[in-house]
Amino acid sequence: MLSENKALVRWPAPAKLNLCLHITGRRPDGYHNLQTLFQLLNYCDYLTVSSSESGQITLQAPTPGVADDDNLVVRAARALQAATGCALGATLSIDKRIPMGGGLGGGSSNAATALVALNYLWQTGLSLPHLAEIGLQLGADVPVFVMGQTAWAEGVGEQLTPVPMPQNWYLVVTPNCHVSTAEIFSHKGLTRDTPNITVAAFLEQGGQNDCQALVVKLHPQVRQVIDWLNQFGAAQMTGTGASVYCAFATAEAAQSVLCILPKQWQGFVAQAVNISPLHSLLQQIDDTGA
Ligand SMILES: C[C@](O)(CO)[C@H](O)COP(=O)(O)OP(=O)(O)OC[C@H]1O[C@@H](n2ccc(N)nc2=O)[C@H](O)[C@@H]1O
Ligand SMILES: Nc1ncnc2c1ncn2[C@@H]1O[C@H](COP(=O)(O)OP(=O)(O)OP(=O)(O)O)[C@@H](O)[C@H]1O
Repeated sequence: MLSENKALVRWPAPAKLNLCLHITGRRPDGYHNLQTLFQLLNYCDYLTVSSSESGQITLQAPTPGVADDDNLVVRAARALQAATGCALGATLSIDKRIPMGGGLGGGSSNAATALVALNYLWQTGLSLPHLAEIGLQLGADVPVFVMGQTAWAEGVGEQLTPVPMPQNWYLVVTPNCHVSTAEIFSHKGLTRDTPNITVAAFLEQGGQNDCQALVVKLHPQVRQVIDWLNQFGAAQMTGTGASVYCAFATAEAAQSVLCILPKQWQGFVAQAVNISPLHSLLQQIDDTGA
């Protein structure tokens, strides 16, 4: 099926939540060492990708606010060409559903899906760890999406240990404000000295988001979302914000809160998954021998 209709395949690029985000130090290159639990969700952007003989990388429609040459899927495709010497080109399109700049990893996930899909379509044969290494040059969040499992992460997010987590339902709410990841990480008010913990300690006690206290000071809207969601459970920010999430035991419970979400915010309900929808698709392709 896939071999006949490769151009029609919708390659999923899932969102992630950081179930904790501990900043444990600053490296000489300015990046921060962290400990985080990357929880993958079944809420996705979708890419269509087709291979071409031209060698050109073309985006069918621009992502709002992003120049095509800066688009992470274009950069991912060029990085794969450079790493493999592949002379083939590609035409890509992105069906965007994940709020941008929300700490949900949409851009990084798009890049990871482009790497995985093109590695398949171009038959460049790189392993997932090799693709993750290429992805790390594009962003600290790309490797987890390439590897495709909910995981405990250390380093800048590239040292991954898969950890199966309960398949909770999450309501994710994004206020109408933009938080710059670079601005938060370079701010003097950021807590950067949280002691390292073990995965076992996290699983027992949970953890906090070290960026949250700073972000709510700089962006009162994020505080408003947290206060509102706290009525229904323990709300926490993901990444450097601005999105905030709250766990629910059932889809119905999460959905009923989404129904009364104040109109100035956007939200979606998603289920936690331990295997990325992208990798479930790859498995399906392997199983059918397409
Ligand atoms: C905060 C997280 O979302 C947690 O999942 C990620 O670590 C951010 O990952 P990302 O968006 O892929 O970040 P990148 O595009 O690599 O970096 C954006 C900017 O954030 C800062 N940055 C990012 C990650 C990190 N571990 N330390 C940093 O100091 C750097 O100044 C960098 O210029
Ligand atoms: N395909 C893409 N999709 C979304 N953003 C992109 C894309 N390509 C480049 N970008 C740029 O990357 C920035 C970060 O996008 P993204 O949606 O990944 O943010 P984020 O969810 O806050 O990331 P993180 O969780 O890694 O902090 C955007 O503001 C945009 O300028």
